[in-house]
Order: sequence, then C-alpha cells, then structure tokens
Amino acid sequence: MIEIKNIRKEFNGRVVLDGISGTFKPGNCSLIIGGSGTGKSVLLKCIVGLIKPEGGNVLYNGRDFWSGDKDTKRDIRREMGVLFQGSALFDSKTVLENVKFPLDMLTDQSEEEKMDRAQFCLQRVGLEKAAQRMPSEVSGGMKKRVGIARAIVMNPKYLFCDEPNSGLDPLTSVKIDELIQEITDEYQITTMVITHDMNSVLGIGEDILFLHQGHKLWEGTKDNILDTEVPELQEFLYSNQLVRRMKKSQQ
Ligand SMILES: Nc1ncnc2c1ncn2[C@@H]1O[C@H](COP(=O)(O)OP(=O)(O)OP(=O)(O)O)[C@@H](O)[C@H]1O
Repeated sequence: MIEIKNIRKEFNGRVVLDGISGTFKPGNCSLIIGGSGTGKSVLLKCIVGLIKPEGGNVLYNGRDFWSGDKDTKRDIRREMGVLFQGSALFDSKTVLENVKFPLDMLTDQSEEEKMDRAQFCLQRVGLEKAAQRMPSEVSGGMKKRVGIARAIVMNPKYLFCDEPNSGLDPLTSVKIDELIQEITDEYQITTMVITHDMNSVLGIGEDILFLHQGHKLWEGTKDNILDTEVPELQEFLYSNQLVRRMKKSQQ
C-alpha cells in the first residue's frame, strides 16, 4: 500500500501541489487524472522519489520514503517498477536486453537466471517472439509492452505508469490498459497510472484521483465519476464527445 499525506511542492515560489493526500491499495489500479499542467507528473515524481516535496509524506507499507535513510530509500526503489512516458527503451539494445537491463544493474543473478526471468516477462506481455528485435523494429504498442515487461522484471510491489496510452490507437490503448490491470491483479501490485485518456478512466478506473491546479478536487471510481458535481471535473470529462453522449444516454 502507498499512502501520500499532504504533499506540497513549489517551484520558485509557485505552488504546483497543494496538500495532496490519498491511499493506493495492492491489487488496484489507481488513476491520477487532470488537464495539462495540473501537477500529475510532479506528483508521480514526488512519489517515486525523483522530486523532493517541500512538505508531506510518502509511505510505502508504512515506510516514509523522504525521511528514510539511504538504505530505506534503496530498498523501496528496488520494489518499484516504472513504465516511462514514451517507453524509454535503449535503442541499441534488443527487446530482450532492454527487459533484462534492471536485472543486470541491480542483481547478482547468473546470466541464465536473468535470461529466464526476462524471457518469462516477455512471454507474460505476449512478446516472446520479438525478443531479438530492436526497439526500432517494433510498433508503438509493442514498445509499451516491452516497457511493461521491463517494469515488472524485478517483481515490483509498486508499479507506476506515466501516460501508458500516449500515441496509441484506441484498440491498442485498451489492450495496454487490460494488460496493466491483469498484471496488477495477478501479482497484487499497487499500481498508479497517470492518464488523460477517457477510455482508461471509464475502463480501468477502480480508484481515480482528479487534480486541478495542484489541488485534489475529487476522488472516486469509474462507476460514480459521471455523476460528479465538481464543475472542473465536469468540464474535464465533457470536453470528450463520447463521454457527453454516454451521459446523455444515461439521462
Ligand atoms: N522542474 C520544474 N521546474 C519548474 N516548474 C515545473 C517543473 N516541473 C513541472 N513544473 C510546473 O509544474 C506544473 C505541473 O506540471 P506537471 O508536469 O506535473 O503537469 P501535468 O499535469 O503532468 O501535465 P501534462 O498532462 O501536460 O503532462 C506546471 O505548471 C509545470 O510548468
């Protein structure tokens, strides 16, 4: 479980996160949604330990990341998997080598063990046949799958996905969402996903946190989001034609 309490971040005196709190549970896919520039990426960076907030706590199963010592931070980092925006694969490494990379860097496993684990993860995302291809030789959706395989290769307790659907067609997006949800459930990972994809919101939004100008304005699930009375969230949702139509057909 991840708990964030009162996260506050400012840049040069400008507050970009103002007292954000929330609880994220194992086996759940929690979405952070909101318009551009509302603080989603900064919040994620504060949670994964890339940006230090000015105030607040980030607790991983009760361990406070920011006030923890070097060993605590290292231990927590080892339990994280991250799917970066744009997948962030190494162009000069094969798909398999990309997936194996965290094991090469962070473990002293034998080559055979690392290969077995990397191949297992590639198989889990349905890419075993692409193991020897280069990233430039696979599609955008496949790159995301490689990114997911790499993110889970260390068997993480916590999985962070920054806009996993960006640049994908709607069908591939849904498949990526389903894969993230399946893996979350199968390994009981605490997963957080940043998105502004409405299909994801309505498809996998078991827990949704809506940010607006650095504030958390709403929290709920895909089942009650369309009933929101928060004007900023309504505006965000109903800028999407499909959602407008869904709401109309409900009435
Ligand atoms: N390193 C930084 N220095 C100064 N300001 C920053 C920095 N990083 C982010 N910001 C500012 O913080 C605010 C929130 O940015 P953030 O990247 O979290 O938005 P976002 O919600 O993820 O947007 P998008 O959906 O467009 O990616 C923005 O106004 C941004 O300009």
